Amino acid sequence: MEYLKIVGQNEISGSVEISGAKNAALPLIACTILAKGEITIKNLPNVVDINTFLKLIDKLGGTYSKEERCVKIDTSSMNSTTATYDIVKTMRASILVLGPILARFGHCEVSLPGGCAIGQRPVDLHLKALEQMGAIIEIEHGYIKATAPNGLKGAKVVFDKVTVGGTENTVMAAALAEGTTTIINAAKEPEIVQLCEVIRDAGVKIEGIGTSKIIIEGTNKQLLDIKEFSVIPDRIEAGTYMCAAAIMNKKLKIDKVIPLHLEAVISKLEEMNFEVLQDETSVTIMPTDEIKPVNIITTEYPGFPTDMQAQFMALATQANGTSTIDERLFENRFMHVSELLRLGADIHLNGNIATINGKSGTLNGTDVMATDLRASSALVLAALVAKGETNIHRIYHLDRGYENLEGKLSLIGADVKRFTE
Ligand SMILES: CC(=O)N[C@H]1[C@@H](OP(=O)(O)OP(=O)(O)OC[C@H]2O[C@@H](n3ccc(=O)[nH]c3=O)[C@H](O)[C@@H]2O)O[C@H](CO)[C@@H](O)[C@@H]1O
Ligand SMILES: C=C(OP(=O)(O)O)C(=O)O
Repeated sequence: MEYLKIVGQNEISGSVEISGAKNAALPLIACTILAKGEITIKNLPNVVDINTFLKLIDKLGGTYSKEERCVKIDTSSMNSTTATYDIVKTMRASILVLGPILARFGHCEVSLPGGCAIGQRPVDLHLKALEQMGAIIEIEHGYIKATAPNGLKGAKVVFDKVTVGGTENTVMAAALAEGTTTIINAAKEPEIVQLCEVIRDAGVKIEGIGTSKIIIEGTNKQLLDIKEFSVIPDRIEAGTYMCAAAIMNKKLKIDKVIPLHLEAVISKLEEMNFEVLQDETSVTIMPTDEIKPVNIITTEYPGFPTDMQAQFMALATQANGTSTIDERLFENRFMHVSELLRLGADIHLNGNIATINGKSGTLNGTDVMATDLRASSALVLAALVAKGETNIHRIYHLDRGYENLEGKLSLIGADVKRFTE
């Protein structure tokens, strides 16, 4: 297994370029199932989850050819409607093929995505929405078996909870359904906006993009003519490098981003006393004379993202005072706490609230274990500022969602190397 060795307290400076967003690219690849011809997707992040999703497309009978950051996908030869356990177990986002396959073929079988390190993560809301659109769904032998013998019909779908994946599955299913679907309490994440825009640009009438009420007029199984597009920048990767600058208290430019997508993160960094300079496509973090503590509540976009919570916890260990983080989305997203404690952090957990007593210079390098994607990046950040050497094990989590992490960090001056144990 591979691990990262980071020698802490190296100066960092310069700028880092952000890749395409994993969480935008995954539903966008799923939406190629709705299309009739070859689609070119540009600015594709080079991360393991994307390769896994492409493998799934291949297993379903579609074809793809991938160059460095660009993929051409053609699902016209798709001849399977089953997403099997071997792929779904490695990536929960595989559930995103359910809506499009069901809408196109009238039936679909997807292995139930299992529990994962950040919480239970049920898919009941995805299933309920599809049932409201006429699907008959049964769970058998660990598989979701969905059929819609007479095709999916437009419906009013009211989500009990805001769900990113649930909204994406419903939008894709609605695009090929017969009639109009209205989604109430839809998620508003930029990744959903891009998915809706790509489908709209293929001729589907969609209103309310980026709002909590999305109205989609389905094509009644007419496949879409999806045009070439480029994946939006990864706001979570950007936020992670912004935290790298902040934890090292150094100036760093984060380039190729959409600052509007980073507002909640920028605002929390400002509360922590950092100046954040912005232009159209970059943000620059400036050093501060005192890192102030902060109180964070994770919530849906445009609020503070749960996917940035772990990184801010690492940063809060260096603040001058006590910070709190209230995790409201996932019941078990504090696995990084025990590992940060191993590095010397002073953190107390009470239910879904973490209290972090910060003080600069308190972390010391040691061996730690990555437990999920963002927990891993929090450990990387902590290791950058810790005294001495930190070995981060199980970095396959990191590789799911960070393109060339050690390369990008090395370019800005960090001492990060990958080894095999
Ligand atoms: C690939 C991708 O884009 N992943 C992101 C997506 O995950 P994902 O789409 O899985 O997250 P959701 O927005 O669906 O989950 C939000 C909350 O709703 C609950 N829920 C969800 C669906 C459901 O059927 N029933 C239910 O109870 C979840 O357990 C969670 O508590 O949004 C999360 C919240 O911003 C991010 O952390 C993930 O990085
Ligand atoms: C939790 C994440 O991803 P996923 O939903 O694919 O597990 C993430 O990107 O932080």
